[in-house]
Amino acid sequence: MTNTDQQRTMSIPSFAIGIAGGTGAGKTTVARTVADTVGEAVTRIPIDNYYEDLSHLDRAERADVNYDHPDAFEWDLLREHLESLLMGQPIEMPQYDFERHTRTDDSVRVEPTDVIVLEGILALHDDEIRELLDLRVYVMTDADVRILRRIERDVVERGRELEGVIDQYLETVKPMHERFVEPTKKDADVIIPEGANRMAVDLLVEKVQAELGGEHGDAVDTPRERARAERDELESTVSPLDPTE
Ligand SMILES: Nc1ncnc2c1ncn2[C@@H]1O[C@H](COP(=O)(O)OP(=O)(O)O)[C@@H](O)[C@H]1O
Ligand SMILES: Nc1ccn([C@@H]2O[C@H](COP(=O)(O)O)[C@@H](O)[C@H]2O)c(=O)n1
Repeated sequence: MTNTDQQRTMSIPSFAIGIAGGTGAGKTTVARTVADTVGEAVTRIPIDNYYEDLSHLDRAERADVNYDHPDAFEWDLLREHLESLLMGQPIEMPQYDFERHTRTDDSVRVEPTDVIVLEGILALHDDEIRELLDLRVYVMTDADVRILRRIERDVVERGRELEGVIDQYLETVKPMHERFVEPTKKDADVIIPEGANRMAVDLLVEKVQAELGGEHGDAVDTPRERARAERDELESTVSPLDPTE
């Protein structure tokens, strides 16, 4: 199928899902399972690929960066890419190397699809990005489970020393989680406990399949449009609570 064909037949804007949660919560596993189960209509965008390019710093300086603060990410580029994909345009997605703490020289061309899954610790942090999402998910897993998972992953897959992983966790990962990641839970439509829990993933898959089953292109009453209309209506009728009450 050519890109033009794809743009003509896919639904525009695509259905966008954001999956946030702490490190090791199971975000990637949930997103991957949904994508693998549903198939090629789903594209996964890990926000780790949008860490700022720090190739101008040397390795020791890069290792010292706080990667859990929102300032570590290139939000403008992520917004621009997400908007492009949702509007049926392909992007050149940067690639990230966790061992070297920097972007690689390569990028990957990503074609637009009906469903886009944005996944990362701060997937629900940015106001503008949150507005682009049709479904906001927060994966909630206890901190002790998450740090154990992270130690295993960072040492085995990311070439890190145990002591460094523990120091980083205590100095930046944990405080930034409490300050920036955990508060986004309140913005989620759905909270998934423990990561890739079977029932929750099945429900997500069902939801995505329902979206795909709706009319494409110029449809006027897909489940997504109904959900959006209901949310807009609710937001316009609910007045903010009076803080003095
Ligand atoms: N429900 C679960 N039960 C057991 N292990 C899980 C579960 N969900 C995820 N994991 C495991 O936890 C680890 C971290 O998951 P991952 O999806 O990489 O987390 P994140 O993307 O949030 O950092 C992986 O080894 C994954 O297989
Ligand atoms: N060079 C880097 C960049 C990021 N990290 C850590 O990755 C975590 C986010 O990825 P998850 O898959 O765990 O959600 C984040 O907590 C950063 O601390 C890093 O260690 N090094």
